[in-house]
Amino acid sequence: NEDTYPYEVIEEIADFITKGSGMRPRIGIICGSGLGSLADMIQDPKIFEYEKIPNFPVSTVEGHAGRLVVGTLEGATVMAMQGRFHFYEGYPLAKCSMPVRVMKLCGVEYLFATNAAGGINPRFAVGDIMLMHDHVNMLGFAGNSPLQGPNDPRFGPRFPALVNSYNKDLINKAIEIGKAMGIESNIHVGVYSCLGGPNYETIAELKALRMMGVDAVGMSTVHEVITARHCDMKVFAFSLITNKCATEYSDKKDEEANHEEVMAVAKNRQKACCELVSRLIREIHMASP
Ligand SMILES: Nc1nc2ncn(CCNC(CO)CO)c2c(=O)[nH]1
Repeated sequence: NEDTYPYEVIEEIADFITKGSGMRPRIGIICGSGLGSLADMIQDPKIFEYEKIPNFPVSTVEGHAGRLVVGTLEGATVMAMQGRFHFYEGYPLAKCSMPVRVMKLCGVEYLFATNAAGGINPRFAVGDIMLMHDHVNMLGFAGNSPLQGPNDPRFGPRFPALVNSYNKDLINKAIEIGKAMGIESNIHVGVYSCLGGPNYETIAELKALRMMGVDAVGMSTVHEVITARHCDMKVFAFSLITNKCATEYSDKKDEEANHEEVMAVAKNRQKACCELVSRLIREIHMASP
């Protein structure tokens, strides 16, 4: 059915992008809510609106543009998704993460996944950046995986291992960059968990997530990372903390998450996020041009 993406369809889309851009991107970027400016940094961009890419899904969320941008950033050839697909839009996880496979067949070796997330760890402040070093795949606990169904070995193994999914070297480089930027007190390393959404969490759910050692919660990224690791990409991912999640019952309204606040925080922290990403891309490119 139209929600599955066999290898040949992915290959066709990748060929469409490669021919249309004339470039072989090495780094893929997925822009989180309000972080579309990461793609605006790309020089000499070739832009592909999702609607114009054959067999590509379309994004329906405010704050997620809906286009692929291919070009150069700090000397490296990159491919960014301005707008991603979410489970809560009614898309199966394989559909949400199929762009990662398109990136792979376009030549991408590194996936930079970014998202806006709620901070559960009480040490996190709004506007902080949490570098992901692991995740809890809540959707997987209920049997949802982007890899469900027949496995095509041309992408990866039937039963992929996911330990060390988040590249330690890139995390350490990002921490050093944070120090050089003078924002080390706003940079954390932690565990992210993805819920289905579109509703935000209840207090009981936030308490449960905290008990599991989850530091930040969102509605994306995990399935994209699983898909990236399945096809052996190196993964770097971070959450911009756009609100502090309540983990105690109280009638304080200000702890309720809302999308406008998510977008507002992302807007005023996009500069730091862009700086972090471009410096890390420069390091990767300089290390092996
Ligand atoms: N408590 C909480 N705070 C958050 N801030 C951003 N997101 C990520 C979800 N973003 C959605 C709606 O804002 C758009 O994809 C979340 C979340 O899922 N939970």
